[in-house]
Parts: sequence; structure tokens; C-alpha cells
Amino acid sequence: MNAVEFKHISKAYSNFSIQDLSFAVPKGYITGLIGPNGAGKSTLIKILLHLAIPEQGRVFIEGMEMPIREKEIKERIGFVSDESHFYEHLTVRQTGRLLASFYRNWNETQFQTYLERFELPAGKKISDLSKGMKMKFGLAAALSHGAKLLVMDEPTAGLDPVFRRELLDLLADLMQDEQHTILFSTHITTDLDRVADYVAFMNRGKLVFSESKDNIQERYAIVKGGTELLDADIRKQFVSVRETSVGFEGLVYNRPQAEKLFGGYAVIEPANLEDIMVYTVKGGYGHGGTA
Ligand SMILES: Nc1ncnc2c1ncn2[C@@H]1O[C@H](COP(=O)(O)OP(=O)(O)OP(=O)(O)O)[C@@H](O)[C@H]1O
Repeated sequence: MNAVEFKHISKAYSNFSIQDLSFAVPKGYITGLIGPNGAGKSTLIKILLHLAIPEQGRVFIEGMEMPIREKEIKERIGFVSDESHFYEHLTVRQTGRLLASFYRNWNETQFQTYLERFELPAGKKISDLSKGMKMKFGLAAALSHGAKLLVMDEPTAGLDPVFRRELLDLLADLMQDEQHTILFSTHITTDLDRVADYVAFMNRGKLVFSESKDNIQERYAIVKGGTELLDADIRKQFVSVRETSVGFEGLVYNRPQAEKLFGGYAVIEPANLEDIMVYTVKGGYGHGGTA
């Protein structure tokens, strides 16, 4: 079953558009949504939350269509970002009370435990929290109203490395019960190398791929060799390639084929998500491995 399904979504701004985008977020896993600045990640998340309205397409959350069953859906979603979507003039404690009246499944004990764990001062106003603290507060709130789907927009961007690591561990812990689903947008791809099960990659409003991290790692590779190997046919194998005076380094999207082609003449290494993102963006979207 899928936690989220985007079906044929189109949305246009004056200088940007998403056209006929479809993809699913599988239930019980962490899916990372990656892409460079301006790729459309936040727009897609806003569409999911019905904060932006697509011109076309439908969004389903656990089989329920948004916004037809918005109230029910919002009980199950926790949205976490470093931009506060709470009332700035209220304190942490007051916001907790407000949320308790709003959500049917609010768990006050759990909320207090998270405030303590994240060192969030109950008497502090939301406006006086740092970006990282706002993110932690959003997470505490989401986890205290029993959200099964956590939607996180750049959650690690404003965090120090210690809490960033702690957050990733916490997310990995949450996944143990197989009840939670996390959709996590970021351009810090190393975080996803650690925790993601699936990765969806957006570039210029298009979906480059959406698949399991294991598949991605099997499919892509970095190839390094001498420039004499690079003829026009060979170049077609690459998503993009960088040449220096001594050789080349490029990303291929069909590792088994590259292994056959280059044999022992080139070095073939695993590609991480950052390599995949950087080479794809540099090469322009649209290589043979696209979705
Ligand atoms: N409300 C809006 N009106 C007009 N253009 C918008 C609006 N929201 C987003 N855009 C444009 O849509 C494009 C995609 O923006 P979006 O914030 O979705 O990208 P992103 O992948 O989340 O990028 P980043 O990593 O920088 O946050 C950008 O060119 C942005 O300027």
C-alpha cells in the first residue's frame, strides 16, 4: 500500500511548472525527495498538504483523496519544517494546549517527553525559537498527535551536526514499528545515504526517478578513465562527464552495461546520491535512465 499517491499533477507559476507528475510514497518506509534549489520539492509538498492547489491531478493519502477528506487526513499527517506554521506570539506550552484541543489523538505525556528530550523551554514564545528549535517543536507536535505520515521539508538544513545525527537516529527508530512513513525533502543528500529506503529525484519540476535506494545504487556508477576512451558512442553512456587534461570522470546510469563496455580499461566506482544529483543537473535532465 502507498502512503501517498500523486497522480498526474500539473502546477504552473510564471517561471516554473510541474507537468503531469505522478509518483507514490510507499507506506512504512523513509522516502527522500531530493533535487537542487528550485526543483519543485517544496511546491510538491505544499500540494500534498493542500497549501498549494494544482491545476490538474489528484493526491491520495492512505487511499483518501485530498482535499475531500482533508480533516481526517490532517489528523494523520505531521508536517515538519524549519519555518514555523504555528502562532508566533504563543509560547511552546500554549501552542501545546491549542494542538491538544485540535487533534483527537493528542498525547500530552508524549508531548512533555519530547519537549524534555529536545530541550524545548515550555515558556518560550514560538517567535523566539531558533530554526532548529522550531523544527524540533514541529516534530514533537507531529509525534504527539499520532501522525503516521511525517512530511518533512528540509528538516536538517538548520540543524547542528549533533542534533542532525540525533534526528536521523530518531527517524530510524520510528521506522521500527513499521507504522510510520516519512517523506523527507532535502538537498543534503548524505542524510539520505544514511536513512532513506526510497529516493525521488526532482529536477526542474520533473521527476528524474523514484525508486529504492538499493536499485539506484545498482544502476548508477562513476566511471573514471583516460580521455582516449571517450568517443561519441561512449559519451552516450554518460549522464554527464567531466574532462580534465589527464582523463575523465562521469556518471553512467547503466552500470552493468558500463562494466561490459569498459572492462578493465576504466575504474568503476559506486555513485552516491550527491554524485547522481550533481551529474544529472549538470548534464541537463533527460538521460536514458529517466522515469
Ligand atoms: N508562490 C509562488 N509563486 C511563484 N513562483 C513560485 C511560488 N512558489 C514557488 N515558486 C517557484 O517555483 C520554483 C520551485 O520552487 P520550490 O520552492 O518548490 O523548489 P525547491 O525544490 O523546494 O527548492 P529549494 O531547495 O530551494 O527550497 C522556483 O522557481 C520558485 O521560484
